[in-house]
Amino acid sequence: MSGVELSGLSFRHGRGPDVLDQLSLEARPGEVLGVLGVNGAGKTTLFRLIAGLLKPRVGQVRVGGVDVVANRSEASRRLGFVPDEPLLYPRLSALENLNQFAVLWGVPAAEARPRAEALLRETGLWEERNAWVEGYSRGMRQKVAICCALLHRPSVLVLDEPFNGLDMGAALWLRELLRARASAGDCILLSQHQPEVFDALVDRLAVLHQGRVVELLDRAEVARRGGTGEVFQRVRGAEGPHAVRDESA
Ligand SMILES: Nc1ncnc2c1ncn2[C@@H]1O[C@H](COP(=O)(O)OP(=O)(O)OP(=O)(O)O)[C@@H](O)[C@H]1O
Repeated sequence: MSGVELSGLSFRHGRGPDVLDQLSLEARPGEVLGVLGVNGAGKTTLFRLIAGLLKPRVGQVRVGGVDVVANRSEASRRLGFVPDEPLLYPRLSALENLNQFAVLWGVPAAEARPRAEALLRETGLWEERNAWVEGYSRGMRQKVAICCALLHRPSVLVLDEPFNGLDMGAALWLRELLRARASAGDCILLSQHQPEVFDALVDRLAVLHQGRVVELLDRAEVARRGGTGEVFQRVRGAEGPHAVRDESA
């Protein structure tokens, strides 16, 4: 079983500068890997490349051992992707959205139905399951997007700020679910701006800066540096205008 392997990845939007510059990184089965970086560092771009929504200019993306560019549909079956903004059918209900995703992923209806019901109950959406999602709040749409990503039981989860908009109950549910999935051997790649989420959840932290992974830290190393917030302050310091005081100097 393999997770996510990125090698020599470069990407630019249109004629802009390289957002990712020969980036290499591996997220392993059984771990939650957090990706940290300032706004605009390239996290969403990176996650969209992994999901096959963008194509790298150079380099390779493999999900569950499958090359995403060469075999996108096979890679997609192994991947659950929560984008930065929920991508749903607005004029379908939560239940109908889940049914559509089940068809897309080839989950038989007999299996999809109880899974969808369990997910909608766990996220607190069951009562509203038959209403169009265009009438949902941001947090409710986020819950549906998470349910859609989990429905086909993928071994790799790529989650772009998945906690955004979630109420406390759903946030605690998601946190426990991600830890349990990682313990069961799944590979989880996550971005989120709140340091406490990272401190509670991630096994390793990849720091993205100027298109590359400049630090890859395990929990012990993050703790030694004073937690995720402190690690982030150092990256921000490297940006220049917000420079933080270097106490070791
Ligand atoms: N569609 C686009 N066209 C042109 N440039 C883009 C596009 N999307 C993103 N960019 C640029 O690519 C860079 C990386 O953006 P990206 O959204 O990947 O960053 P991010 O790390 O996810 O930021 P945030 O923390 O704010 O979500 C930024 O400079 C951004 O302006």
